[in-house]
Amino acid sequence: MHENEENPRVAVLLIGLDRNDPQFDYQMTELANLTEANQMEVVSTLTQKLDRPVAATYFGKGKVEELKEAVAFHEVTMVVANDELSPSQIRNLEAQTGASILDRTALILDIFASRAKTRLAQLQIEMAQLQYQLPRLRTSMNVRLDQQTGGGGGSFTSRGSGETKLETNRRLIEHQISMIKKEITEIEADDQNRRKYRDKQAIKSVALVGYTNAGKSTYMNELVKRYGENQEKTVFQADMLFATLETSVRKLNLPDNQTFLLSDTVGFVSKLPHNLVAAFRATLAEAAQADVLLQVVDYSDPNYKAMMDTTTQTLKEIGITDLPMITVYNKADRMIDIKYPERTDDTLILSALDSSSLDMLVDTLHQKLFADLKEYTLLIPFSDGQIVAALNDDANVTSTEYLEEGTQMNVILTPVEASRLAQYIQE
Ligand SMILES: Nc1nc2c(ncn2[C@@H]2O[C@H](COP(=O)(O)OP(=O)(O)OP(=O)(O)O)[C@@H](O)[C@H]2O)c(=O)[nH]1
Ligand SMILES: [Mg+2]
Repeated sequence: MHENEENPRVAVLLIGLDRNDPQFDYQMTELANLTEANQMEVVSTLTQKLDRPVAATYFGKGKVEELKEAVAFHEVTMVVANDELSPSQIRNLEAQTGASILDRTALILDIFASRAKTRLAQLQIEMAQLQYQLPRLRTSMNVRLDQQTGGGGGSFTSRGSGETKLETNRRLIEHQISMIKKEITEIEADDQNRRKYRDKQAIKSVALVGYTNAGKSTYMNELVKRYGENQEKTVFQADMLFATLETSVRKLNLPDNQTFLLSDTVGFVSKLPHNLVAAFRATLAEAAQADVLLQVVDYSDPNYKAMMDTTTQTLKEIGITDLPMITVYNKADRMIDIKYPERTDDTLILSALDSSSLDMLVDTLHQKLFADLKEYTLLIPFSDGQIVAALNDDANVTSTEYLEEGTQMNVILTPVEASRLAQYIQE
């Protein structure tokens, strides 16, 4: 990306606390990448080894002094911290250094805000931003808010009027949050109806998950181009962090007429802000409902292991733990001495740019979703009549018998379906 004359990159200083976390270096690299993704340029980095942040100022006293000097020396107006800071830490650091302080959470929120394209994504991010601002009204964030809401500038005539303004701003934000929540609920209800309809059709679904920039959308597009119901319906893919913020679902028809849905969604990053995860929970629900997760990993990145941990961690946070997973070690074409495509069970080494890699991926998905069909005998208690109805609608039922304990059915199921119905299966 080229620098825009009218929109020069803001020079920033990075700060971080090294708490003896083995992932610290990786997190600082990640922070630098995030900063650059937000049109900023890192001019220097300051770190301190400490067990925990100093409550008032994040860094210790001497380090804050050093930071102040660095701010003056590099003539920067903004400092970016690797952690989420408390409102008072931001206030104190701003007062002592003269720079505005942006913490990791606010940085990620800014990037998301600039990338959001759909109404739902915009609302989700706006809500997360407002929730983040609420306790921070006395920091430099306040100035931005005043500009947004047309509130008066800072006057210190009386403490009383300041408190009132704070209270007004707070109520204004709370009101905005509740309006946004309402609109989000309406959009989501609509999405859920669509999902329910799909469930009824019992179409298998696969969700792409993984760290940002791993290649998820690239796989989505390659598969849509090959098998998409509508081959033009590709999604945005780009070499940038958080290219994708909305969930897209596409229906794919394989050559043997088997059909499944593939969903592509927002990528992960370590320490993804909690309120952002919460805001995206519904978007990510698509992944939670999948039969199989397809994790894409940028194998060519030296930090790929940490990125996989981040993915596992984030999935856990949104409540996705037990889904079958296929892992794709991607971008093998960028590596020397790595043979691809390669497969060991559910683990693949591939390149999204290589057509034999795509063949192997499709074979693996096909096996996982549709192979190993088996006939099972299910005994379903009368109290679970809806299961019987659903099986009659969607599944391949070979016989039905009404016993005293419930309905006994012989049904042909995939392993995935069988695991869902495990409680009814007779030995
Ligand atoms: N060399 C190489 N580049 C790849 C491969 N797969 C994807 N890329 C590139 O990696 C970049 C990121 O790809 P995307 O598909 O947008 O990544 P993503 O996982 O969807 O990223 P987010 O939406 O940000 O989470 C793009 O520039 C792709 O062209 C691959 O196998 N080899
Ligand atoms: Mg993407």
